Amino acid sequence: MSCRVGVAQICSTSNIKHNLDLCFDFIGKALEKDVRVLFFPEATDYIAQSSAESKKLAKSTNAEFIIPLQEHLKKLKKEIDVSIGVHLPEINDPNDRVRNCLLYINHAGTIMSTYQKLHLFDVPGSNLYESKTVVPGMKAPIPIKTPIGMLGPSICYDIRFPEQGLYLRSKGSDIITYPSAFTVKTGEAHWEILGRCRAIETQCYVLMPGQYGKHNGKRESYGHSMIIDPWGTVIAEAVKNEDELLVAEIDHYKLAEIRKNMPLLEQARHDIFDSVS
Ligand SMILES: O=C(O)CNC(=O)[C@H](CS)NC(=O)CCC(=O)C(=O)O
Repeated sequence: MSCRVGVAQICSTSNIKHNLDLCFDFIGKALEKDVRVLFFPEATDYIAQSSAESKKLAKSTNAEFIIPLQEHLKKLKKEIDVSIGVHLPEINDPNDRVRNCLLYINHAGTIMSTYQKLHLFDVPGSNLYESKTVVPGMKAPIPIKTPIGMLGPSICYDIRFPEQGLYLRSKGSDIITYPSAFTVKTGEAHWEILGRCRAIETQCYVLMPGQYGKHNGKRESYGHSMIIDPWGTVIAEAVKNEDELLVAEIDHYKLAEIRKNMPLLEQARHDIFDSVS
């Protein structure tokens, strides 16, 4: 059984059809490399110019992006699953906000899990204020069983909250994914360090598919997609600002050895700190 993962670095625009075609290309490329699960960034369906445009586009993602992607996987009849960031409309919201979600779609085109982003990226005093457009999730993430191991879902800004990673590890995750659209400024300062910290403290593989480049006249993302092993080593990395597919093996033997040689979960002082949170 293949335990190979792919991490897609892309640059989504507000053209949903174009973004979908890009996903189909990446799925084809990943199949050539024997990838079992392919990970796409946050907001793969679209990156909008404005809050108003995002609210409008979210109404059509189901029909124009998600269902066609499910159909594509079903028709392919190949052993490849997809983890992908999308927007979904929030039904009956007076402010017409959207949900920022991560879907896990299996090779038969079935949505096996939907995680809704918990921490919203609100930069005080700036035009990056996610909660103007997005409704925060209200449920703890649930790791799911996949052909490559137990997968814990998170999205982008969630990477800054170590408790989410530790929670996912405590619930059995082997792999945590942080699909992202990081800003260039914060990415340069923090992206790699945050990813390596989450990998080291959770002793999980950390998969970081990132949006890169200019999405429109106003938005640009950092890229630098990465795959990090549970020792904290970056084992694959996008070095250029372009479309790229990273590939790596999930080594369950390595995972078990690292956890056996440094049993952090057993040594943690739950007796002291669980009462704090
Ligand atoms: O807007 C969309 O459609 C997709 N969502 C995003 O790009 C989100 C909200 S603006 N970006 C982040 O969370 C960046 C976090 C970040 O850069 C950091 O933590 O430093």
